[in-house]
Amino acid sequence: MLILIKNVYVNGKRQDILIEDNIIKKIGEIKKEEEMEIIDGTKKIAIPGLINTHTHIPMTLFRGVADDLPLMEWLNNHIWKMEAKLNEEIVYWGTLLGCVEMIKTGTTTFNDMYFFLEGIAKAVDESGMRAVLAYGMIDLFDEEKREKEIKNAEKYINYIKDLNNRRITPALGPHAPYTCSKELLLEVNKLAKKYKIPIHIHMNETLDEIKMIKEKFGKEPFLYLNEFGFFDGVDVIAAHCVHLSEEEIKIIKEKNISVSHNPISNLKLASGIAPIPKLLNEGINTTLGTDGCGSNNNLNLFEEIKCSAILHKGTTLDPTIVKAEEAFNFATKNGAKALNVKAGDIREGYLADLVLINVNKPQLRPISNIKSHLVYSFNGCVDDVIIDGKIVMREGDIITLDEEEIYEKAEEMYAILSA
Ligand SMILES: O=c1[nH]cnc2c1ncn2[C@@H]1O[C@H](CO)[C@@H](O)[C@H]1O
Ligand SMILES: [Zn+2]
Repeated sequence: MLILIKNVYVNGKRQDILIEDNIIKKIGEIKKEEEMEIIDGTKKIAIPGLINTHTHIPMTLFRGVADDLPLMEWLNNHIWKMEAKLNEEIVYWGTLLGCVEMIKTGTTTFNDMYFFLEGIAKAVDESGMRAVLAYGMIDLFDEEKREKEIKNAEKYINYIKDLNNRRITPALGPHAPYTCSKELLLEVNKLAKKYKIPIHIHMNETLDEIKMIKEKFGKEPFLYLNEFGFFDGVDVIAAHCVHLSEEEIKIIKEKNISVSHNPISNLKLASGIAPIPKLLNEGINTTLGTDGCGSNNNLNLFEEIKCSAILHKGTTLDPTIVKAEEAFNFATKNGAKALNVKAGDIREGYLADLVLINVNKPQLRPISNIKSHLVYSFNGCVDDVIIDGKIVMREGDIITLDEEEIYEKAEEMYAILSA
């Protein structure tokens, strides 16, 4: 299968892009050939598909149900109660709804932590998206639960591996240090090494949880986990990292941990603002996540790009902090590095995960500075999406999914959850 995107604005100039199978084969001037599917790029710009490094995709169904609450109240009194009603079918439709939203806003890969992974994987497979899926482990310091969670996690790793789908890979998802015991976290480290897969965990989201950990274990979360070797020999994506001591930042740097910055979720839950300028100073790999729709309330990564670019200017009173290109890299190159996928850039030999945007939109005119427009002005409404070399959306129409059916089913599933 060959796709030729003709005369598109990419990497600063008008060129053609040839896709063979799931790889960007060539960029430059390329002659049309009969067997090629041609996409006219004349009115379009091509960008790498965006990478969302922290979400809980089926939570699309919780959009708007528990707004304006702090994290612990939000989780304990609302979200966890509704989550008790979940099943594979609900999760499947919730995931499809999330896939529609992500595709339409230019995200091609996401890093997820949730439950009922059969339902999530089935939806991701059908959507054509790329995803790293982790089962969210929570033992609440109970031995019996711990054993169950470890079994579940390993079962799901094997389940995902056995799907043999190059777009869907497993990860380990211990929820957080305040919900997972040391014994569970040590087992997670072992499993990550055994299967050579990353660990995806919530870290230092709120002051409350840090206080809890300090009272219980006498140390800040990163120090506590580091002491028993949790970060050793494994790839870790730490979501949030809102409140960090200097010593904790040192550990993040030393252990090569990737940070998933979720500015909108952190603002909405009033958790705080992550010290991104400090992390960048240390050369820490900073990526972007939306978190789930219960706390965001959408999956539009363009909003996170803009928010991350302006937020830290406001807190530091320095307009040179997080420049447009840097914020865009959070959602592309840096995300790819965190998830170890050869994507996030439009380069020969890279995965063909790319997005086309028609420039006939008011927010993109005049075409004076496209890089700036994409960060500070664009609303995320993209036109064509190619993932793993397959056309998933063409001129705004998702080819892989039945949108109408998904909207109807989302209402049905929400009725079950809210009954
Ligand atoms: O921002 C958050 N902080 C902590 N937990 C969260 C957040 N967003 C979602 N979940 C919860 O994480 C579990 C998935 O493993 C789910 O229970 C989900 O509701
Ligand atoms: Zn989360």
